[in-house]
Amino acid sequence: MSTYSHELQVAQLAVQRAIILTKRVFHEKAKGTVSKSDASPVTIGDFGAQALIIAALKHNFPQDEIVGEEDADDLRSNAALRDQIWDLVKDTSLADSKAEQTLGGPIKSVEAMLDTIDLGNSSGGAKGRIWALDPIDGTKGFLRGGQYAVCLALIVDGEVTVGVLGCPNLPVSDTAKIDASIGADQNDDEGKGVLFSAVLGCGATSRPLSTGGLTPSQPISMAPISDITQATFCESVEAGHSAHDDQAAIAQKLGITKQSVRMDSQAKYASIARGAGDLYLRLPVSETYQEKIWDHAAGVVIVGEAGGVVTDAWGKKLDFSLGRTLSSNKGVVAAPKSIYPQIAKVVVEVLSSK
Ligand SMILES: Nc1ncnc2c1ncn2[C@@H]1O[C@H](COP(=O)(O)O)[C@@H](OP(=O)(O)O)[C@H]1O
Ligand SMILES: [Mg+2]
Ligand SMILES: [Mg+2]
Ligand SMILES: [Mg+2]
Repeated sequence: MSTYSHELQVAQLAVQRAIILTKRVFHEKAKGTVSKSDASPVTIGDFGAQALIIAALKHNFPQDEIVGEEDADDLRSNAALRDQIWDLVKDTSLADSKAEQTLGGPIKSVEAMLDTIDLGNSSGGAKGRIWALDPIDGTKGFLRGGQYAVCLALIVDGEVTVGVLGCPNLPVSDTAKIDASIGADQNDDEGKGVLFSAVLGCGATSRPLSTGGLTPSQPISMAPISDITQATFCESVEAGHSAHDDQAAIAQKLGITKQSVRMDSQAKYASIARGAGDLYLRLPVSETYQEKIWDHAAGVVIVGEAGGVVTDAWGKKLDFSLGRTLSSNKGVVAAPKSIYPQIAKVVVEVLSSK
Protein backbone atom coordinates (compact mmCIF):
# COMPACT_ATOMS: atom_id res chain seq x y z
CA MET A 1 0.00 0.00 0.00
CA SER A 2 1.34 3.42 -0.88
CA THR A 3 1.64 6.16 1.72
CA TYR A 4 -1.70 7.68 2.71
CA SER A 5 -3.72 5.09 0.79
CA HIS A 6 -5.65 4.13 3.95
CA GLU A 7 -6.32 7.81 4.76
CA LEU A 8 -7.46 8.40 1.19
CA GLN A 9 -9.76 5.37 1.19
CA VAL A 10 -11.38 6.29 4.52
CA ALA A 11 -11.78 9.94 3.51
CA GLN A 12 -13.41 9.02 0.20
CA LEU A 13 -15.83 6.54 1.76
CA ALA A 14 -16.64 8.91 4.63
CA VAL A 15 -17.47 11.73 2.21
CA GLN A 16 -19.49 9.34 0.06
CA ARG A 17 -21.52 8.17 3.08
CA ALA A 18 -22.15 11.73 4.27
CA ILE A 19 -23.49 12.65 0.84
CA ILE A 20 -26.22 10.00 1.14
CA LEU A 21 -27.45 12.12 4.05
CA THR A 22 -26.93 15.56 2.47
CA LYS A 23 -28.82 14.48 -0.66
CA ARG A 24 -31.83 13.44 1.39
CA VAL A 25 -31.87 16.87 3.02
CA PHE A 26 -31.18 18.65 -0.30
CA HIS A 27 -34.37 17.29 -1.81
CA GLU A 28 -36.49 18.27 1.18
CA LYS A 29 -38.12 21.69 1.37
CA ALA A 30 -37.52 22.12 5.11
CA LYS A 31 -33.78 21.78 5.66
CA GLY A 32 -33.81 22.54 9.40
CA THR A 33 -31.91 25.78 9.00
CA VAL A 34 -30.60 27.76 11.95
CA SER A 35 -28.64 30.98 11.95
CA LYS A 36 -25.16 30.90 13.51
CA SER A 37 -23.63 33.66 15.64
CA ASP A 38 -22.02 35.22 12.53
CA ALA A 39 -25.51 35.21 10.88
CA SER A 40 -24.50 32.50 8.37
CA PRO A 41 -26.85 29.53 7.89
CA VAL A 42 -26.33 25.93 8.98
CA THR A 43 -28.72 23.03 8.30
CA ILE A 44 -29.45 19.56 9.62
CA GLY A 45 -27.41 18.39 6.62
CA ASP A 46 -24.26 20.18 7.84
CA PHE A 47 -24.56 18.74 11.36
CA GLY A 48 -25.41 15.23 10.18
CA ALA A 49 -22.55 15.10 7.67
CA GLN A 50 -20.06 16.37 10.28
CA ALA A 51 -21.16 13.62 12.72
CA LEU A 52 -20.84 10.83 10.16
CA ILE A 53 -17.44 11.93 8.84
CA ILE A 54 -15.86 12.50 12.26
CA ALA A 55 -17.13 9.11 13.45
CA ALA A 56 -15.37 7.45 10.49
CA LEU A 57 -12.13 9.38 11.09
CA LYS A 58 -12.06 8.63 14.82
CA HIS A 59 -12.71 4.92 14.17
CA ASN A 60 -9.70 4.69 11.86
CA PHE A 61 -7.34 7.36 13.20
CA PRO A 62 -8.17 7.89 16.89
CA GLN A 63 -5.08 10.03 17.52
CA ASP A 64 -5.72 12.55 14.74
CA GLU A 65 -7.11 16.00 15.40
CA ILE A 66 -10.05 17.45 13.50
CA VAL A 67 -10.86 21.04 12.58
CA GLY A 68 -14.55 20.87 11.70
CA GLU A 69 -16.67 23.88 10.81
CA GLU A 70 -19.66 23.06 13.04
CA ASP A 71 -20.20 22.36 16.75
CA ALA A 72 -23.12 20.87 18.70
CA ASP A 73 -23.91 23.89 20.94
CA ASP A 74 -27.17 24.71 19.14
CA LEU A 75 -28.25 21.06 19.24
CA ARG A 76 -27.71 20.68 22.98
CA SER A 77 -30.26 23.45 23.57
CA ASN A 78 -32.66 22.49 20.76
CA ALA A 79 -34.06 18.98 21.22
CA ALA A 80 -36.28 19.12 18.14
CA LEU A 81 -33.36 19.96 15.87
CA ARG A 82 -31.15 17.35 17.54
CA ASP A 83 -33.77 14.62 17.06
CA GLN A 84 -34.28 15.56 13.43
CA ILE A 85 -30.54 15.13 12.82
CA TRP A 86 -30.36 11.87 14.77
CA ASP A 87 -33.22 10.45 12.65
CA LEU A 88 -31.11 11.07 9.56
CA VAL A 89 -27.76 10.00 11.01
CA LYS A 90 -28.91 6.70 12.46
CA ASP A 91 -30.40 5.63 9.12
CA THR A 92 -27.45 6.56 6.91
CA SER A 93 -25.04 3.81 5.87
CA LEU A 94 -23.18 2.71 2.75
CA ALA A 95 -24.94 -0.04 0.80
CA ASP A 96 -21.65 -2.02 0.64
CA SER A 97 -21.26 -3.72 4.05
CA LYS A 98 -17.46 -4.01 3.79
CA ALA A 99 -17.17 -0.29 3.04
CA GLU A 100 -19.56 0.53 5.89
CA GLN A 101 -17.46 -1.66 8.19
CA THR A 102 -14.34 0.26 7.18
CA LEU A 103 -16.04 3.39 8.53
CA GLY A 104 -16.91 1.69 11.83
CA GLY A 105 -20.64 1.27 11.28
CA PRO A 106 -23.37 3.41 12.87
CA ILE A 107 -23.01 5.97 15.67
CA LYS A 108 -24.36 4.39 18.88
CA SER A 109 -26.62 7.05 20.40
CA VAL A 110 -27.84 10.61 20.12
CA GLU A 111 -25.42 11.66 22.90
CA ALA A 112 -22.54 10.01 21.07
CA MET A 113 -23.56 11.94 17.95
CA LEU A 114 -23.33 15.29 19.78
CA ASP A 115 -19.95 14.40 21.28
CA THR A 116 -18.72 13.29 17.87
CA ILE A 117 -19.73 16.60 16.25
CA ASP A 118 -17.78 18.42 18.99
CA LEU A 119 -14.60 16.47 18.22
CA GLY A 120 -14.16 18.91 15.35
CA ASN A 121 -12.95 21.51 17.84
CA SER A 122 -9.18 21.29 17.24
CA SER A 123 -7.50 24.66 17.03
CA GLY A 124 -5.29 23.42 14.18
CA GLY A 125 -1.63 24.31 13.89
CA ALA A 126 1.76 23.49 12.41
CA LYS A 127 2.45 20.09 13.99
CA GLY A 128 1.06 16.62 13.46
CA ARG A 129 -1.95 15.24 11.61
CA ILE A 130 -5.00 17.49 11.44
CA TRP A 131 -8.10 16.87 9.34
CA ALA A 132 -9.98 19.91 7.98
CA LEU A 133 -13.68 19.22 7.49
CA ASP A 134 -16.38 21.29 5.84
CA PRO A 135 -19.45 19.05 6.08
CA ILE A 136 -21.37 21.22 3.62
CA ASP A 137 -19.47 23.92 1.81
CA GLY A 138 -21.70 26.37 0.01
CA THR A 139 -24.55 26.06 2.51
CA LYS A 140 -26.22 29.02 0.80
CA GLY A 141 -26.02 27.14 -2.51
CA PHE A 142 -27.34 24.02 -0.81
CA LEU A 143 -30.36 26.02 0.42
CA ARG A 144 -30.87 27.65 -2.98
CA GLY A 145 -30.77 24.32 -4.82
CA GLY A 146 -27.37 24.99 -6.40
CA GLN A 147 -23.87 23.55 -6.10
CA TYR A 148 -22.41 22.43 -2.80
CA ALA A 149 -19.51 20.20 -1.71
CA VAL A 150 -18.58 17.90 1.17
CA CYS A 151 -14.90 18.65 1.83
CA LEU A 152 -12.27 16.75 3.77
CA ALA A 153 -8.49 17.14 3.83
CA LEU A 154 -5.59 15.82 5.89
CA ILE A 155 -2.97 18.40 6.82
CA VAL A 156 0.36 16.95 7.95
CA ASP A 157 2.77 19.33 9.68
CA GLY A 158 0.99 22.27 8.08
CA GLU A 159 0.99 20.86 4.52
CA VAL A 160 -2.23 19.69 2.82
CA THR A 161 -1.46 16.07 1.97
CA VAL A 162 -4.78 14.40 1.15
CA GLY A 163 -7.87 16.09 -0.26
CA VAL A 164 -11.36 14.81 -1.06
CA LEU A 165 -14.26 16.81 -2.50
CA GLY A 166 -17.69 15.29 -3.00
CA CYS A 167 -19.78 17.34 -5.42
CA PRO A 168 -23.28 15.82 -5.66
CA ASN A 169 -24.51 18.34 -8.24
CA LEU A 170 -21.62 18.43 -10.71
CA PRO A 171 -22.14 16.45 -13.93
CA VAL A 172 -20.39 13.07 -14.10
CA SER A 173 -19.41 13.81 -17.68
CA ASP A 174 -16.41 16.13 -17.82
CA THR A 175 -16.46 16.71 -21.56
CA ALA A 176 -18.52 19.86 -21.47
CA LYS A 177 -17.12 23.24 -20.44
CA ILE A 178 -19.11 24.72 -17.59
CA ASP A 179 -21.44 27.63 -18.18
CA ALA A 180 -23.83 29.76 -16.14
CA SER A 181 -26.39 26.91 -15.88
CA ILE A 182 -24.05 24.94 -13.58
CA GLY A 183 -24.71 27.35 -10.72
CA ALA A 184 -28.44 26.99 -10.25
CA ASP A 185 -31.41 24.64 -9.95
CA GLN A 186 -29.82 21.23 -9.58
CA ASN A 187 -32.97 19.43 -8.59
CA ASP A 188 -32.55 16.52 -10.95
CA ASP A 189 -29.94 13.88 -9.93
CA GLU A 190 -29.61 12.33 -13.39
CA GLY A 191 -25.96 12.06 -14.47
CA LYS A 192 -24.69 14.02 -11.47
CA GLY A 193 -22.39 13.42 -8.50
CA VAL A 194 -18.58 13.34 -8.61
CA LEU A 195 -15.94 12.48 -6.01
CA PHE A 196 -12.58 14.24 -6.51
CA SER A 197 -9.39 13.20 -4.70
CA ALA A 198 -5.69 13.90 -4.53
CA VAL A 199 -2.66 12.89 -2.52
CA LEU A 200 0.29 15.28 -2.54
CA GLY A 201 2.80 14.13 -5.16
CA CYS A 202 0.51 11.39 -6.52
CA GLY A 203 -1.90 13.20 -8.88
CA ALA A 204 -5.62 13.94 -8.81
CA THR A 205 -8.56 11.74 -9.79
CA SER A 206 -12.32 11.79 -10.16
CA ARG A 207 -14.97 9.09 -10.09
CA PRO A 208 -18.76 8.99 -10.09
CA LEU A 209 -20.21 9.07 -6.56
CA SER A 210 -21.97 5.91 -5.44
CA THR A 211 -23.98 4.86 -2.39
CA GLY A 212 -21.79 1.80 -1.77
CA GLY A 213 -18.09 1.14 -2.41
CA LEU A 214 -15.84 3.35 -4.53
CA THR A 215 -16.33 3.27 -8.30
CA PRO A 216 -13.26 3.15 -10.62
CA SER A 217 -11.39 6.45 -10.85
CA GLN A 218 -9.72 8.33 -13.67
CA PRO A 219 -6.89 10.86 -13.56
CA ILE A 220 -7.87 14.49 -14.03
CA SER A 221 -5.87 17.49 -15.16
CA MET A 222 -6.45 21.15 -15.84
CA ALA A 223 -7.26 22.20 -19.39
CA PRO A 224 -4.24 23.23 -21.47
CA ILE A 225 -4.70 26.88 -22.33
CA SER A 226 -2.56 29.08 -24.53
CA ASP A 227 -4.90 32.00 -25.20
CA ILE A 228 -5.93 33.55 -21.92
CA THR A 229 -8.68 35.61 -23.57
CA GLN A 230 -10.59 32.35 -24.12
CA ALA A 231 -10.47 31.37 -20.43
CA THR A 232 -13.54 30.55 -18.38
CA PHE A 233 -13.32 31.99 -14.88
CA CYS A 234 -15.28 30.87 -11.84
CA GLU A 235 -16.35 32.92 -8.86
CA SER A 236 -18.77 32.67 -5.92
CA VAL A 237 -22.47 33.26 -6.40
CA GLU A 238 -22.49 35.28 -3.18
CA ALA A 239 -21.23 38.85 -3.64
CA GLY A 240 -20.63 38.89 0.12
CA HIS A 241 -17.96 36.15 -0.19
CA SER A 242 -15.75 37.64 -2.93
CA ALA A 243 -15.47 40.93 -4.80
CA HIS A 244 -17.34 40.53 -8.07
CA ASP A 245 -16.34 44.02 -9.22
CA ASP A 246 -12.59 43.44 -8.74
CA GLN A 247 -12.89 40.04 -10.41
CA ALA A 248 -14.66 41.62 -13.40
CA ALA A 249 -11.90 44.25 -13.63
CA ILE A 250 -9.22 41.53 -13.62
CA ALA A 251 -11.02 39.53 -16.30
CA GLN A 252 -11.39 42.63 -18.45
CA LYS A 253 -7.69 43.51 -18.13
CA LEU A 254 -6.79 39.97 -19.16
CA GLY A 255 -9.03 40.30 -22.24
CA ILE A 256 -11.41 37.58 -21.04
CA THR A 257 -14.69 38.07 -22.86
CA LYS A 258 -16.77 35.13 -21.58
CA GLN A 259 -19.24 35.74 -18.78
CA SER A 260 -17.94 34.43 -15.44
CA VAL A 261 -19.38 31.16 -14.18
CA ARG A 262 -20.84 31.66 -10.73
CA MET A 263 -21.15 28.65 -8.50
CA ASP A 264 -21.13 27.98 -4.79
CA SER A 265 -18.58 25.94 -2.85
CA GLN A 266 -15.30 24.21 -3.63
CA ALA A 267 -17.02 22.79 -6.73
CA LYS A 268 -15.12 25.72 -8.30
CA TYR A 269 -11.75 24.14 -7.44
CA ALA A 270 -13.04 20.77 -8.67
CA SER A 271 -14.30 22.25 -11.94
CA ILE A 272 -11.01 23.88 -12.86
CA ALA A 273 -9.03 20.79 -11.75
CA ARG A 274 -10.96 18.65 -14.27
CA GLY A 275 -10.58 21.26 -17.02
CA ALA A 276 -14.25 22.22 -17.17
CA GLY A 277 -13.22 25.78 -16.29
CA ASP A 278 -9.84 27.51 -16.16
CA LEU A 279 -9.51 30.04 -13.32
CA TYR A 280 -10.94 30.63 -9.88
CA LEU A 281 -10.79 34.15 -8.46
CA ARG A 282 -11.78 34.97 -4.86
CA LEU A 283 -10.83 38.54 -4.10
CA PRO A 284 -11.52 39.75 -0.55
CA VAL A 285 -14.59 41.88 0.17
CA SER A 286 -13.58 42.74 3.70
CA GLU A 287 -10.33 43.89 5.35
CA THR A 288 -10.94 41.74 8.40
CA TYR A 289 -12.40 38.43 7.12
CA GLN A 290 -10.04 35.47 7.46
CA GLU A 291 -10.60 32.57 5.07
CA LYS A 292 -11.27 29.27 6.87
CA ILE A 293 -8.91 26.33 6.31
CA TRP A 294 -11.83 23.96 5.60
CA ASP A 295 -13.02 26.17 2.74
CA HIS A 296 -9.77 25.59 0.80
CA ALA A 297 -7.64 22.66 2.00
CA ALA A 298 -9.08 19.90 -0.21
CA GLY A 299 -9.42 22.16 -3.26
CA VAL A 300 -5.83 23.36 -3.03
CA VAL A 301 -4.24 19.90 -3.16
CA ILE A 302 -6.64 18.73 -5.89
CA VAL A 303 -5.88 21.73 -8.11
CA GLY A 304 -2.15 21.48 -7.33
CA GLU A 305 -2.06 17.82 -8.31
CA ALA A 306 -4.08 18.52 -11.48
CA GLY A 307 -1.37 20.91 -12.70
CA GLY A 308 -2.48 24.18 -11.17
CA VAL A 309 -1.17 26.82 -8.81
CA VAL A 310 -3.14 28.23 -5.88
CA THR A 311 -2.00 31.33 -3.99
CA ASP A 312 -3.61 34.22 -2.21
CA ALA A 313 -4.36 37.48 -4.04
CA TRP A 314 -0.81 38.75 -3.41
CA GLY A 315 0.86 35.61 -4.75
CA LYS A 316 1.59 34.08 -1.32
CA LYS A 317 1.22 30.36 -0.74
CA LEU A 318 -1.83 29.58 1.44
CA ASP A 319 -0.54 28.80 4.94
CA PHE A 320 -2.55 26.03 6.60
CA SER A 321 -0.30 25.87 9.67
CA LEU A 322 -1.65 28.88 11.56
CA GLY A 323 -4.83 27.52 13.12
CA ARG A 324 -8.43 27.37 11.95
CA THR A 325 -8.06 30.28 9.54
CA LEU A 326 -5.65 31.36 6.80
CA SER A 327 -4.69 34.36 8.88
CA SER A 328 -1.63 35.33 6.83
CA ASN A 329 -3.47 35.26 3.49
CA LYS A 330 -6.03 37.43 1.69
CA GLY A 331 -8.20 36.05 -1.10
CA VAL A 332 -7.44 33.19 -3.50
CA VAL A 333 -6.22 32.88 -7.09
CA ALA A 334 -6.17 29.44 -8.74
CA ALA A 335 -4.99 28.85 -12.32
CA PRO A 336 -3.05 26.47 -14.58
CA LYS A 337 0.73 26.80 -14.10
CA SER A 338 1.25 28.07 -17.64
CA ILE A 339 -0.90 31.19 -17.28
CA TYR A 340 -0.68 31.79 -13.53
CA PRO A 341 2.11 34.45 -13.70
CA GLN A 342 0.10 36.59 -16.14
CA ILE A 343 -2.97 36.42 -13.92
CA ALA A 344 -1.13 37.02 -10.65
CA LYS A 345 0.39 40.19 -12.12
CA VAL A 346 -3.01 41.61 -13.12
CA VAL A 347 -4.59 40.69 -9.76
CA VAL A 348 -1.90 42.70 -7.94
CA GLU A 349 -2.32 45.61 -10.38
CA VAL A 350 -6.08 45.74 -9.78
CA LEU A 351 -5.74 45.44 -5.99
CA SER A 352 -2.98 48.05 -5.87
CA SER A 353 -4.99 50.58 -7.87
CA LYS A 354 -7.82 50.62 -5.30
N1 LIG B 1 -16.96 37.54 3.96
C1 LIG B 1 -16.59 36.35 3.48
N2 LIG B 1 -15.55 36.27 2.62
C2 LIG B 1 -15.15 35.08 2.11
N3 LIG B 1 -15.74 33.91 2.43
C3 LIG B 1 -16.78 33.92 3.27
C4 LIG B 1 -17.26 35.14 3.85
N4 LIG B 1 -18.31 34.83 4.65
C5 LIG B 1 -18.46 33.49 4.60
N5 LIG B 1 -17.56 32.92 3.77
C6 LIG B 1 -17.32 31.52 3.46
O1 LIG B 1 -17.71 31.29 2.12
C7 LIG B 1 -18.00 29.90 2.05
C8 LIG B 1 -18.75 29.58 0.79
O2 LIG B 1 -17.96 29.94 -0.29
P1 LIG B 1 -18.58 30.13 -1.76
O3 LIG B 1 -19.08 31.53 -1.84
O4 LIG B 1 -17.39 29.87 -2.61
O5 LIG B 1 -19.65 29.12 -1.90
C9 LIG B 1 -18.75 29.61 3.29
O6 LIG B 1 -18.64 28.26 3.60
P2 LIG B 1 -19.93 27.45 4.16
O7 LIG B 1 -20.99 27.48 3.14
O8 LIG B 1 -19.33 26.12 4.40
O9 LIG B 1 -20.31 28.15 5.43
C10 LIG B 1 -18.08 30.54 4.32
O10 LIG B 1 -17.15 29.85 5.16
MG1 LIG C 1 -20.88 27.76 7.14
MG1 LIG D 1 -17.38 26.31 3.61
MG1 LIG E 1 -19.80 24.56 5.63
